[in-house]
Amino acid sequence: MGWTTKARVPMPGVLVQQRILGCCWHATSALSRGGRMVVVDVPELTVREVNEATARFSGARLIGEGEHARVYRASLRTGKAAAAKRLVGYHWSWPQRGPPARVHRVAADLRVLLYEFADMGTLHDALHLHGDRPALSWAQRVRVALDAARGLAYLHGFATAAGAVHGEVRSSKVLLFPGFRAKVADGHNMFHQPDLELGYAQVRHASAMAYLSPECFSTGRMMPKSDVFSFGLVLLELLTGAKPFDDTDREDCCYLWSWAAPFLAEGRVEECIDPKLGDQYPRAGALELATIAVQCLQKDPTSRPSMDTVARLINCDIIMRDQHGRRLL
Ligand SMILES: Nc1ncnc2c1ncn2[C@@H]1O[C@H](COP(=O)(O)OP(=O)(O)OP(=O)(O)O)[C@@H](O)[C@H]1O
Repeated sequence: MGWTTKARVPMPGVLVQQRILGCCWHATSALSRGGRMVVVDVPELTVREVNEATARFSGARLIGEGEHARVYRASLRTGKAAAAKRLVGYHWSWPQRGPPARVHRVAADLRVLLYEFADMGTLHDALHLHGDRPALSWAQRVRVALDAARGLAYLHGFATAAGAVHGEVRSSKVLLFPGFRAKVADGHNMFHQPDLELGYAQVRHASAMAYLSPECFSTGRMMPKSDVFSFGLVLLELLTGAKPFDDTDREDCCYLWSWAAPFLAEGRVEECIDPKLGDQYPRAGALELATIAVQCLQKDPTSRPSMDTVARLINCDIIMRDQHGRRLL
């Protein structure tokens, strides 16, 4: 069984699911209403082929696990790798209206999203799982920040047509590809319907809660500016190398924003920069990026810039130059 669906031609910065097997996903068609999206047919893939590509979702193919899904490496017949995200025990908490509500009405055992395979994993792992991989350089951090900002700006660009909001912006949703190109994946709340309470109820673990904006806590509502707040935390993560919420020392749970705010307010960026960068970063560029993060993290959503503005602010000459004045990207 496979649904004939369409996929957007991937634009740098956004990763969208190509197909759900076993349930019908309406995001693609709804998002295409904006008229700014190119829609293409993707090759039909049957459940049998997906089973074959993942060795029947064998443990050996498991590459990651989230709250709602297990992710497997799939080898397609074309020779390409894909990430097959199998939804497990997932209860769609969409309200019974609007396009996503249709998902409720389709019963199926196998619900799989196929994604382009992110060869270099997630930004979260690149920043926080050390192992023997080298720390991200300043240039790589800037590349990732710009791509992710552009991806979200692109998504928000549909706000007037279909009302797109990601709703789960965090470093584990930023996937990395060769050359440290980044794409923002997932986005369970692709439809922004201003009066609906979305997202907050879906986010249960503390590390994900740390990315939520104040208005999400107070109203449970998601809006594009809530994504901007979450993105501000991703920027802080890139700058400091620290997690938005770290309870390693449970006595003294640390919220990154509360810790970094006093330094950033006084322009003391060097006191909170990721020590793994050593002195291999431009102070002026880091300060500029920190200033953008602070703007994103404003308590009042109306004081935050739009994602489009954030992307343009990042792409400025100060940030695009290294400590020797050489162009980074
Ligand atoms: N397209 C992909 N390519 C390669 N690896 C992926 C891809 N998508 C997800 N993964 C891996 O699978 C893991 C789990 O992904 P998932 O999106 O389910 O989790 P999460 O963001 O950690 O959790 P949750 O959304 O449940 O809070 C990721 O941390 C990543 O390591």
